[in-house]
Amino acid sequence: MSVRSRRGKRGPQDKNGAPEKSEPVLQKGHSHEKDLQRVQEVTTKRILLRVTFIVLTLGIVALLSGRGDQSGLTTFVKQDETVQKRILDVPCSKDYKKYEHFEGCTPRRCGRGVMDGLVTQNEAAQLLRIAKRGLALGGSNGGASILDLHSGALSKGDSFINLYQMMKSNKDRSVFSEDDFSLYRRVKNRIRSAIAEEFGIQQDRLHLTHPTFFSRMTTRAAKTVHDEYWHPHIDKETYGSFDYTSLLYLTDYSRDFTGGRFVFVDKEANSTVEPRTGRVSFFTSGSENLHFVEKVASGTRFAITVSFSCDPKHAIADPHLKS
Ligand SMILES: O=C(O)CCC(=O)C(=O)O
Ligand SMILES: [Fe+2]
Repeated sequence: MSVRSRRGKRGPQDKNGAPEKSEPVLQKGHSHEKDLQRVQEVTTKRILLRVTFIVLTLGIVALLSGRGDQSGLTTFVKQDETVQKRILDVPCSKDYKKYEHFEGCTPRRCGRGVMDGLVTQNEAAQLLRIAKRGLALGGSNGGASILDLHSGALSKGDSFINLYQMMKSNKDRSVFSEDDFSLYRRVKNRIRSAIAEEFGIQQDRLHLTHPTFFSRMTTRAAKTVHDEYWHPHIDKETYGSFDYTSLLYLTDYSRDFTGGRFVFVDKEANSTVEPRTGRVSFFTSGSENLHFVEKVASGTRFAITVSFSCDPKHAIADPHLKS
């Protein structure tokens, strides 16, 4: 609105018809220029006030939404870096007190680690072929499918089938070879040694446990709770037997899929591990390592969850060719 148009308009009046004080008006005895100057000053002040208010409001909104992002995420390991070993010690949660203690195995030191050199690119590529071959025989209707080489559990539709039973009734033994199983065992043993060394425990007291499985995650909408991998969870509570969790990634974040980063939920700032082919991520399974996987936004993500227990009752045998 121009100064001129404001001048031409009468402001609010008191009961005598005199203008109220707050409105800039022409006063008798003032020169025309002075009146004009005053009206300009008041108008400028008002505009400045309004601009200041708008800027402050936008600033607060930006600050609040920005804080959400920042406290939201830091990166523990990026996809495009190669780490020989990155370890972060985290104080063990008090939960361990409520579980049975297994000397030489139950975590006394807790934390997380990532190693890129433990599994070769060739080994990861062969494991990916095994995962694809097995999962091709089933597959969830929703976005998450699993294949457990130990039990034979395989996602199919809205539930699971047993791949080994299916192979038996089809008299089909060609899906996996003894080489596949021996590679799986070798890689599992290497991961177990690395965990034992990092946490200062005895590897023969660390037992492979159920469930240990290949996973395939896609952008498909969830059809059952088994498809909802993005909820924050504590492995020790979700799976019961876990004391140490490890993950072996078979595809690359940002190349094979987007979204799908692994996220540790921490007080200060959440922290991500970006999947990279052959990358092993491991951590103690208590509430010091609350975590989730982001929803996959594009592409397909493959990984293996290899889990270990200190409790011999929860030990499972290595997978082998079923006869
Ligand atoms: O695949 C991952 O990165 C994590 C999966 C996971 O949290 C789990 O299997 O419990
Ligand atoms: Fe988990």
